[in-house]
Amino acid sequence: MDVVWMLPLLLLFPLLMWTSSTFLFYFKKFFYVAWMMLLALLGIPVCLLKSGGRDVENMRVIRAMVRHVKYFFGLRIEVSGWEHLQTVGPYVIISNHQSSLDVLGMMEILPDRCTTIAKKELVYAGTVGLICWLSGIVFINRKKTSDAKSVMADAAKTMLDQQIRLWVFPEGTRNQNGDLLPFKKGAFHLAVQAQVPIVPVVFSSYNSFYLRKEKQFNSGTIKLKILPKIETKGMTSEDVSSLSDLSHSLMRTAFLEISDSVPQSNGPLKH
Ligand SMILES: CCCCCCCCCCCCCC(=O)SCCNC(=O)CCNC(=O)[C@H](O)C(C)(C)COP(=O)(O)OP(=O)(O)OC[C@H]1O[C@@H](n2cnc3c(N)ncnc32)[C@H](O)[C@@H]1OP(=O)(O)O
Ligand SMILES: CCCCCCCC/C=C\CCCCCCCC(=O)OC[C@@H](O)COP(=O)(O)O
Repeated sequence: MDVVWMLPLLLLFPLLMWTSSTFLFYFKKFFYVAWMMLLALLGIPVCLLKSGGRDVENMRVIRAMVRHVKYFFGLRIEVSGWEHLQTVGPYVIISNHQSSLDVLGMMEILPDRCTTIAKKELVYAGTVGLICWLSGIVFINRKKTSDAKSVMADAAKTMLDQQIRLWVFPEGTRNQNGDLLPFKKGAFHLAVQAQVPIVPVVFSSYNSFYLRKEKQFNSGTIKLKILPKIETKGMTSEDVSSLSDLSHSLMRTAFLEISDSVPQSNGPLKH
């Protein structure tokens, strides 16, 4: 072929490659949401038949339905510290929060009778919102601290009355900056009010396979480290700040230890 014809093709090639990985990023994200919506649609009647309404036991349905989703995206989930979840009765799980993909790791280790605290907007997310409501997910209004606090106080009572475990994301929002955000206090007030232990769970950085800004979504490994429980018996609201600081420091150390050192999406690590 004439060299003159080859040149535009050669120039076009990197553009095509770039477009295809960006295209793949959006395609996978779209597929993830659509598949979860479909799973929820199928799960809703199962939940209704099983328990007739809103019940934490419906979390088993979500857990069973979501387990295979990681295979679509070539994601491996390696769990360590299983023994730390073998605690009888209620406890609060706290974990870092990078993306909606966290649901995959969460369903890998979710203990029985464990539901979660979520932003109230999620209840409007179509079939996903409805199945979340059916599974006893506690919705909070992050824009109204007083409302959020009273919902969390009710949750502390419900935890004890109904022997429920609660999973909270103390960063309060998704974060992929290569480090943990400072923790909000709600999870620690919750554990202290209910006088139940805290089990910290750390997801390794997704930056080696998933970069939101750069539109990269490849296959990869998520390491999930379950840390030893932290007792709160005898603690009062005075102890909440030090409890939060201790949890943050333990989780940050674990996060840096299990995460590959890779280029960060939003600048360098903040120390
Ligand atoms: C098949 C289908 C599949 C479906 C998938 C299903 C899975 C779904 C998974 C879904 C995953 C979805 C995941 C998600 O959606 S993540 C987003 C939603 N989750 C959270 O935000 C949880 C973490 N946030 C908190 O805990 C916050 O603290 C809250 C929201 C409670 C308030 O935040 P806010 O920013 O408004 O206030 P502040 O934290 O600055 O606190 C202000 C002051 O109040 C004090 N205070 C705080 N709390 C309490 C309390 N309880 N009792 C007494 N006092 C309390 C606190 O010490 C502070 O005082 P001081 O210390 O400065 O004096
Ligand atoms: C009426 C249709 C609306 C469509 C909305 C689509 C909702 C997503 C649906 C399926 C995705 C799979 C389930 C994911 C559930 C996890 C949700 C999540 O991770 O919420 C983010 C929240 O933690 C923090 O929010 P911000 O980072 O503060 O923002």
